Amino acid sequence: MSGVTGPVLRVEALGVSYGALVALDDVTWSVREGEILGIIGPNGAGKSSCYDAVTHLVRRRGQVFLNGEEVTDIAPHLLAERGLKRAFQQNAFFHEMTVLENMITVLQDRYGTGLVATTLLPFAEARRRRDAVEDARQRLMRFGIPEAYHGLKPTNIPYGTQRMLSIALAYGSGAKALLLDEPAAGLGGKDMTHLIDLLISLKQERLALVVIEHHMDLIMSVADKIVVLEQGRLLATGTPQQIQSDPRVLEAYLGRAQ
Ligand SMILES: Nc1ncnc2c1ncn2[C@@H]1O[C@H](COP(=O)(O)OP(=O)(O)OP(=O)(O)O)[C@@H](O)[C@H]1O
Repeated sequence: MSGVTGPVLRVEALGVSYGALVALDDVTWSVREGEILGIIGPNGAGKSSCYDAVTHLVRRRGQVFLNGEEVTDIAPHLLAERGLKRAFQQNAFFHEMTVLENMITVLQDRYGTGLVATTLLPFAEARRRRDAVEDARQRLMRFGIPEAYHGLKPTNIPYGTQRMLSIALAYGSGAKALLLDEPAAGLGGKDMTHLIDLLISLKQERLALVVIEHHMDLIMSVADKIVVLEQGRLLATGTPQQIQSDPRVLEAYLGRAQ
């Protein structure tokens, strides 16, 4: 191996239209393993549409490559199986299940189905379930969700921990590339610090992370590179330093936010 690897996720000339409205036009970016790509832009700039395009939830133009292989025509659930995972702006939980059961459910690709519902289990099944429970417990802790919350329903745990849970559930049993949509929304103080620590630890584990974020301090401190969208078009791309001193960006976005 040369040691130089290509991008984990690459999108080329992505475009999305809703009727006559062009929400995204000719947008190209890529992210490597162990890298955090930030996507910023004013409200309505096309950031979420970009994720919808990547994960094939909308009709779109352009191409998507995962680990160098074109996956443009692959269905959304098959993209997830191949390691392209996404967390949404709104928390998405199974509300009738506990935090632990939610986690076990997303590990079913690893341990098989029926883990939560099964009651009378032959020995092998019981062991499979024990392994799944322990795995789920460890994963929750790793994503900053203390054991005291594992038996509660997701809506009964603090909001900051709910955001961590939604990232843990999106990541599931593992991902090559993870798309996060405003993970810092509604967070403050130590929740923000926990989120930064989590993003950095995922990066250190060689995950390719893409993060849409309005919280400038957070994204400028964790991202390796930034893509700026405005009115569906790619306005600028570069390191946080380059972006923060780019007059076009200051004019279009950062200047307005101050
Ligand atoms: N399903 C849809 N049908 C019609 N128009 C849509 C749809 N989804 C988004 N749009 C429009 O497409 C444009 C881009 O929206 P998008 O949600 O991608 O922007 P965004 O940058 O994610 O915004 P925000 O920061 O507010 O989440 C906006 O003008 C929006 O109103």
